[in-house]
Amino acid sequence: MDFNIQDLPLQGAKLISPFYIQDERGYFQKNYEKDIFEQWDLCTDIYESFESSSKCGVIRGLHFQTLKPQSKIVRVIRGTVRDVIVDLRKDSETFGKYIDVILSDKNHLSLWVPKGFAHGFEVLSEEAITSYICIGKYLKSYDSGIRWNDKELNIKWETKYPIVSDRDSRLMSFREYKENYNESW
Ligand SMILES: Cc1cn([C@H]2C[C@H](O)[C@@H](COP(=O)(O)OP(=O)(O)O[C@H]3O[C@@H](C)C(=O)[C@@H](O)[C@H]3O)O2)c(=O)[nH]c1=O
Repeated sequence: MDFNIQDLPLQGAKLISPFYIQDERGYFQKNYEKDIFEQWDLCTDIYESFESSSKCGVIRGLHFQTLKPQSKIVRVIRGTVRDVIVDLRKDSETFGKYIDVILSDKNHLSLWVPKGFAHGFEVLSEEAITSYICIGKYLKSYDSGIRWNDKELNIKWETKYPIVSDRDSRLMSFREYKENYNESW
């Protein structure tokens, strides 16, 4: 079974093209195979999996966990999102840089979001269902993030007037992150 896994410009992040075939019945897609992920040095100690549905114009994020950070495999079951990850590793050459990737039910791609990254997305279709496989346990009191519209990060969102949760609109700035957090990822 063929997976295609490629490195992205931020070290550790990967774009995954899963095994996908269509026939007269519909499609078959395999998103995860332990051996293949391990061959790529992707830790496969999966702890939880969940999904969310979002309306057009929703922005979620940019989230990360301060203690015992999670790695995540993110994909879109329905619709289209622009997915964004930001490098929060202070010792990284690309600290503070971001990349964006279109994930959709047409391209079937998954994004490997390593520990040490903040993650978020904007919804470009009428609805989007986003699916996550998480390596590491969700710890509610350490669930944190950086504001989607942080001036310094300067992420180019397509959505002009996004729908954002109260929590997300009160997240810290990148500057506050730099001043207050010394995570070793
Ligand atoms: C993320 C998460 C949330 N929850 C709870 C907390 C809250 O009551 C409810 C909804 O949580 P949120 O509003 O944080 O959901 P949401 O804004 O969709 O959070 C997600 O955003 C994207 C960008 C990610 O990267 C995910 O890892 C996750 O942080 O679900 C869990 O129980 N387990 C989880 O793993």
